Amino acid sequence: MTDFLKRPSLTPIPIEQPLRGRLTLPGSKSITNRALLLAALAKGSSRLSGALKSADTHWMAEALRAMGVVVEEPDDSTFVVHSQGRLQTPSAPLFLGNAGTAMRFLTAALANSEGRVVVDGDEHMHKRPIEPLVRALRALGLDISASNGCPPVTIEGRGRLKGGRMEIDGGLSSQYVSALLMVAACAEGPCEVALLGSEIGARGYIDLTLAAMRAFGAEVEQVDEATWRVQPTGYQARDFAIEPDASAATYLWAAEALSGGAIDLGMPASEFTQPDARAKALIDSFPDMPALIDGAQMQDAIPTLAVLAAFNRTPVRFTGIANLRVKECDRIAALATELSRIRPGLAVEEGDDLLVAADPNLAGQHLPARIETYADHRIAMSFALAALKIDGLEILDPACVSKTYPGYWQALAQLGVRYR
Ligand SMILES: O=C(O)C1=C[C@@H](OP(=O)(O)O)[C@@H](O)[C@H](O)C1
Ligand SMILES: C=C(OP(=O)(O)O)C(=O)O
Repeated sequence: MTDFLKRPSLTPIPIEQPLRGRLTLPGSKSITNRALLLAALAKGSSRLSGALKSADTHWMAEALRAMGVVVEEPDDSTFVVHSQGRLQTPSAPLFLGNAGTAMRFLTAALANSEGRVVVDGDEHMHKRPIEPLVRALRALGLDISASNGCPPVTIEGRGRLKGGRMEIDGGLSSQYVSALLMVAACAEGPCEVALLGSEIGARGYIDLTLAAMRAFGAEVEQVDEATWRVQPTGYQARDFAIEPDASAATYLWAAEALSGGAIDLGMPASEFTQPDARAKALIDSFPDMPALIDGAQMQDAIPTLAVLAAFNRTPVRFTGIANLRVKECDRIAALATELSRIRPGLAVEEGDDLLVAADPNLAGQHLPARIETYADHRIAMSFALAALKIDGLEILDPACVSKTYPGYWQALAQLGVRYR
C-alpha cells in the first residue's frame, strides 16, 4: 500500500477483463469522526470498531489527544477512547490538515472550552469557508474569529454554552449544522438549533449526526423542517460499530459497472445509512444514466458519477452541486478541466452545473494525459476509473487518496489492476 502512495504518479493499465473479487471497504469517514468526538465528550471508555484510519481521522484523533483524551489504536480499524467527558485546553494550536469534519466539529465543540485555542489546518483548509459557523458561535456570546472567513480559527473560551436558540446558515456546508447539533447536547440548558436562510446541501449528513448523537445517549427531536431541539444530556460512553464508507464504495460500484464485473463489498448499497449510497441506483443505470442528475443529496459521489458519465451513451447534466466549489478543491472546475484533458469539451461548466458530453467510444483508446488531482482524493480516485478504460492516463499525486482511503490503489490491485 505504502509503495503506491510514495510514487509521484500512477498510470493504471487498462483492464482487459471484468473486475471480480471481494474487498473490505474502509470505515465511514463521516461516522468515524462523529463517533470520535462524541466518545471524547462522554465520560468513560468507548470502543469504536470498523473505524476508518486515514488522514482525516488521524487529525481528529490527534487533536483529541492534544486535549487530554486518551485515544488508543489496538488495530487498523479500532479506536478506543477514554475520556473524562471534557476537552482540556490544548497547549498549542490544533492542526487538522484538510479534514473538514474535524475542523467544523471541533470548532463548535471548543465553544465549551476555557482559554485560548487556535484551530488550524493546511493551505487547502485555509481556503475553506467557516465564517457562517463562526458567526453562529459569536451570536451565542463566544469570542471567536477566523481571518478572511476561513481557518485558522481563534477561540477565547469562557466555559460552557448556556443553551437557548442557535441559528446557523448551512447553505455552504451541512457540517456547520452537524457541528452545532453535537455541541448543543453539552450546553447548560436545552438548545434549539435553527436553520437560517439557504437550504442545506446534503440533509443526509444531518441524519447521520442525529443517529450518532442518539447512539451516544443524546435526546434530540426535530421540531419542524428547519429546527431541532436538543436536551442538555451530554453523552454516554459506549461501544459503537461504524459502517463501511459509502463514498469509497462508489468507486468500486463504478469500477464494477464500467468493467461489467462483480465486486463483493460485503454489504449491499441498501444497507448504508450514508447519503452517497443513493449513487448506486444511478451507477446501476450505466450506460444509460439519466440526462439530468441532481447531486445535492450525494455530493461526494459526483466525481465518481461525472467520470462514469464520460463513458455513458448520452450526455449528463449535474445540477445542485454548487457546494462542490468549496470542497478540497473547486471540484466542478477540476472535473471540467481534467475531463477535457482526456478529450477537449468532454465536460463543461455551465454556471454551477457540470455538463458531461459523454463519449462511449472513449473506452479502448490511447489518449495520453496527465491528470492533475489538486490534492483532492476524490479527483484522484474518480479519474482512476477512466484509466481502467483509457490507455495512458497518468494520475498525479496518488498519495492524496490517504485523506479517506489510503488503501485505494491496493484495493484496485487486488482486483487485478496493474500500474505502469
Ligand atoms: O458531515 C459530513 O460528514 C460531510 C458532509 C459533506 O460536506 P458539506 O456539509 O460541507 O457539504 C461531505 O461533503 C463531507 O465529505 C462529509
Ligand atoms: C468534502 C470532503 O471532505 P471534508 O469536507 O470532510 O474535508 C470529502 O471527503 O469529499
